[in-house]
Amino acid sequence: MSYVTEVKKKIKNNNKNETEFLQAVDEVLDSLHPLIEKNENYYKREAILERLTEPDRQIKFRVQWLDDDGQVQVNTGYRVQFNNVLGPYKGGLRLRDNVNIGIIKFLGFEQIFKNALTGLPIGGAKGGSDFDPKGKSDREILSFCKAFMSELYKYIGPDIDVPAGDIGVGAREIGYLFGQYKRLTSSHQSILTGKGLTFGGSLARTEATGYGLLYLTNAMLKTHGLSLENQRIVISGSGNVAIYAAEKAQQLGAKVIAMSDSTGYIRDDNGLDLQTVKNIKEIERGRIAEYVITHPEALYKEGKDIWSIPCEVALPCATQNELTLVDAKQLVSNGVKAVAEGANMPTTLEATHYLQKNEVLFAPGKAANAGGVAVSALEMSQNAERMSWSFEKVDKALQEIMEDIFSKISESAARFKQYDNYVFGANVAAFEKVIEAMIAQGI
Ligand SMILES: NC(=O)C1=CN([C@@H]2O[C@H](COP(=O)(O)OP(=O)(O)OC[C@H]3O[C@@H](n4cnc5c(N)ncnc54)[C@H](O)[C@@H]3O)[C@@H](O)[C@H]2O)C=CC1
Ligand SMILES: O=C(O)CCC(=O)C(=O)O
Repeated sequence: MSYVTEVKKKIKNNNKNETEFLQAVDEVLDSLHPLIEKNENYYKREAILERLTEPDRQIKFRVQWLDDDGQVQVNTGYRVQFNNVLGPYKGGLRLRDNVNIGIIKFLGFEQIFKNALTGLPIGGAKGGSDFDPKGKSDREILSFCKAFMSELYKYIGPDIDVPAGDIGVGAREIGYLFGQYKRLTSSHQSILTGKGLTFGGSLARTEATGYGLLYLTNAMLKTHGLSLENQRIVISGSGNVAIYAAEKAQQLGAKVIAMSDSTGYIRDDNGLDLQTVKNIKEIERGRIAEYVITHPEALYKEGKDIWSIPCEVALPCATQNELTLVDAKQLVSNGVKAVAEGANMPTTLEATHYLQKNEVLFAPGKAANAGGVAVSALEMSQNAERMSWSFEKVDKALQEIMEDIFSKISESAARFKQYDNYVFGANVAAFEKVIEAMIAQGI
């Protein structure tokens, strides 16, 4: 039995029912096979794969808060500090009813590789809770955030672990979490990123993941003699990543023809009005269906078949496993040229393989959506030097980082003659960096 197969078996056995974590590990280990094979005895003796797939620690805690009716509510909180060989643990917090340890572990595992690709000194972590912010009042969100931070603050610090946002955690929640940390510790430290601009946040962090996705997609298209100009783009989701991906896509001359939320999608082949989407999602916190009230020329459809809409570029920006093999087949038969992941692991393994086999350019999330965490690291730098950089300076750095990530992943793929296999390229480039640091630091 090969070392990779042996480790996969062990991980499956030790992490039963953690479906998403096992999927993320399979994707990485399967793709690293050609590299590991070359020096199998060495990797095995150093137990490299076991050390990479077992988190440094998993923290699980009770979150007790009061709802508007005076009822005590209890949720489970998590922080998985996966690997800090490159720098302090770094990664977002997710608030959603389906959050469990398997989801947080998959996100933390992906984060190690993503953060390595940014070239910045940050390790991998992720956290969150099964608390669902949907339908909660502002006071209930505050109550939950205070309770969550009252436990989490023991485990974080500017040089230890610096959380940020993810699904369900935006500027409002980061503000409430930060306020509680400050109340508990009396110290104004860089323990979270994505902060408000008045208390240490970075310009362009809000836009960073979406803009970064488009910078990388653009670089990938250019390498293949293609451009975003006049291309039809379909984007799933209408949250932070999706909205700013749409904004940059429009700035680069593309036409965003569809966006969605968890209930359905809107479509307008002449191009969507992004300001209306922003008003609905960022201000009113409403449903995407409301778009057609002011835009009757657009269509609203309930359900998840957004990928049946013909387009040249598909950007899944909502959640994990939202683009399945059926969707991939539809996209290919409609002539899609590129798929770039704004979300974490939105494409199933089968769908990824199908797209790659059919010569669709495919950029994996750990490379394509790294812009958010990269600008978070720049926020940490600004906090450390007690400075605020201009929007232009941060945006320029973001663009350079994303173009550099694309060069790294294509060069790594080419080195193993796996030309244009950006999944392989991303895994190898990140793996080599993390392993070198891990070995250098001993056991
Ligand atoms: N916010 C960030 O900086 C980063 C986020 N990501 C990833 O991007 C994805 C989206 O995150 P955010 O935009 O921050 O979250 P968000 O909470 O701002 O937005 C999530 C959006 O997805 C929609 N959604 C959820 N389930 C859906 C489904 N099954 N079908 C269609 N739409 C659905 C929601 O309605 C919402 O519009 C997640 O996978 C997250 O892990 C990745 C890198 C950085
Ligand atoms: O900005 C950060 O630290 C985390 C972003 C994140 O959670 C992600 O890249 O998935």
